[in-house]
Amino acid sequence: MTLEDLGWNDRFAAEFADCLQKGWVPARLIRDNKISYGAVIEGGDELEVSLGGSVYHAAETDAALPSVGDWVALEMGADENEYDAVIRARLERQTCLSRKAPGKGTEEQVIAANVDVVFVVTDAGQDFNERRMERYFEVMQRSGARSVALINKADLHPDELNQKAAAALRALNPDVEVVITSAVDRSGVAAIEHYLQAGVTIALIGSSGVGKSSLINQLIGQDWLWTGDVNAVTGKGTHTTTARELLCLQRGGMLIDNPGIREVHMWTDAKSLKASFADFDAIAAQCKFNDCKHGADKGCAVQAAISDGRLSRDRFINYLKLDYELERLKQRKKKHQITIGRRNRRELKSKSEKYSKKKEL
Ligand SMILES: Nc1nc2c(ncn2[C@@H]2O[C@H](COP(=O)(O)OP(=O)(O)OP(=O)(O)O)[C@@H](O)[C@H]2O)c(=O)[nH]1
Ligand SMILES: [Zn+2]
Repeated sequence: MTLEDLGWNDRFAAEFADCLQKGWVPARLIRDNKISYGAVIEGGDELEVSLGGSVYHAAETDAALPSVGDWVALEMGADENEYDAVIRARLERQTCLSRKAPGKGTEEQVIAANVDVVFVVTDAGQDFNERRMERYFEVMQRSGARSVALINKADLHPDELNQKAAAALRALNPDVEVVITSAVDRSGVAAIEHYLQAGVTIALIGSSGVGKSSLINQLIGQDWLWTGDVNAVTGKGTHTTTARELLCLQRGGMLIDNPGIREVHMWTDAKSLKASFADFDAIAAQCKFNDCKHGADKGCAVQAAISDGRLSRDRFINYLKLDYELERLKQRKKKHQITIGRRNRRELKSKSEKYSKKKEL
């Protein structure tokens, strides 16, 4: 595996010139263990590396600390006791998928660095919501990555409806490419693979249940290509507790799939869920009591609006479901953590199997 296979390019190389003089080695971060990082170097070996003090202290915000997807400069053998190498510098991010932390306007939370193409998955049916897609587009375009929208589950809807949804998204944002896909008949996989060339890093975001996992499973198949098994050689890093977040795919290209990416929809959805009831909030603000339950309460503006037809009863019922929907989003988060944990155990198992095979030889 060459550096180019991992996403290295001329711009990174130019920036790395000084580091090269110091004898440092370029590496891409593939997992964040909190106290250490997993990094891949030329050839595909994985190392467990620690963060150099000067990089840590130079970081003015959390967002400036190395993240999964970042390119870093490693000083090899600097830490004899525990890790193979120490991160001495982080190269400038060419793209950065991030969210603003809730509440604080300026604090940035980095989800993944150096993603080349971000796919947002939706469908022409239940999930389709232009306001929600606007929020996704905002996140994607802020990242600097190429933005592609996938209208998935095409097999479930008439072609007309799929085309109509595609046209609506193109009208919403002409910079976003739109592709109609299906994870079931695999037309979706071909569309994604078109973008997934060697050295290209992708990520999939989108609401719960739109088919992200199905598309990813089609891409990675049963098991993905392990970039290296240094653990079998050095025995180091076997206490790794988090899953690999950057996967190198057998067919070339890489996929970043981590809890942050799995959560993008939760804040996007929560925001758009709330926003879609802005008119309701305006009416409820007229209620006589602040804690009005909008039932039999006296002076309820909502009930008044329902009875004179300004507000539909369906919409009212949907509003009452809002809290439930937001709670459901939270539950999803738990489910994803379990999924990541399961993938991690599978990875460890595969590694130990490889290790024992080597021992036998
Ligand atoms: N008919 C049809 N069903 C699909 C397609 N893609 C996914 N599904 C189904 O939709 C359901 C949800 O798919 P997932 O891949 O789990 O969706 P997800 O986006 O990963 O959902 P979360 O894990 O909750 O974020 C599953 O039952 C899939 O089998 C598709 O293209 N066509
Ligand atoms: Zn009320």
